[in-house]
Amino acid sequence: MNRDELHALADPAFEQYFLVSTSKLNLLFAAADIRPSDAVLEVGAGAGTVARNMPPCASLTVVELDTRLIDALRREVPHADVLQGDALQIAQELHYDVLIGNLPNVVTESLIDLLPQLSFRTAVLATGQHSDFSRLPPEFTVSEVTTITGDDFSPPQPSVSRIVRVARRVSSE
Ligand SMILES: C[S@@+](CC[C@H](N)C(=O)[O-])C[C@H]1O[C@@H](n2cnc3c(N)ncnc32)[C@H](O)[C@@H]1O
Repeated sequence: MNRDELHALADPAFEQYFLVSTSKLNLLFAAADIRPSDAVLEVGAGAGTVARNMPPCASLTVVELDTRLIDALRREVPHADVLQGDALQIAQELHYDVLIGNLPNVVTESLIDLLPQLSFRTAVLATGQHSDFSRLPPEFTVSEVTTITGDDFSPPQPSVSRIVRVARRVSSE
């Protein structure tokens, strides 16, 4: 789908801004450090602009709440397992190595609270400007990757988001 088609598909009520910037996608994927043996879960997959560019991995599962986008996701990312439902519920039910998410800010805040209970090595999340990751326990390292805004998305996102990497510290035992 091109920028115009993505724009036409987006529903502002769901905060649907689809990430299309190649340079920002590359930064996101570099931070995610996806290995060929990894199971990857993307939550809030939208129209599949992130998932269809995902580096090689053992399995890819994408979750999207909006039923209107499910056919587009199946078309755009035919090798992925496409699930319709709430990311906060499904992220607790699956096992994966890498978690990627660009959800509405209010949902991301709930996801951050859930992170200690989830099974992942690395998570890369788009968040609001003021998300506070200091509430995570010390087993996690948190680093800022880049910011995304405006024409990084179709339609252009009016606000600025941060892409943040959260990794579980590797035990020295
Ligand atoms: C900002 S868009 C990002 C789409 C895509 N990840 C990208 O970056 O292009 C956020 C997406 O999250 C979806 N969404 C909102 N709440 C959700 C939830 N609770 N569970 C799963 N998806 C949700 C929206 O429908 C929307 O498609």
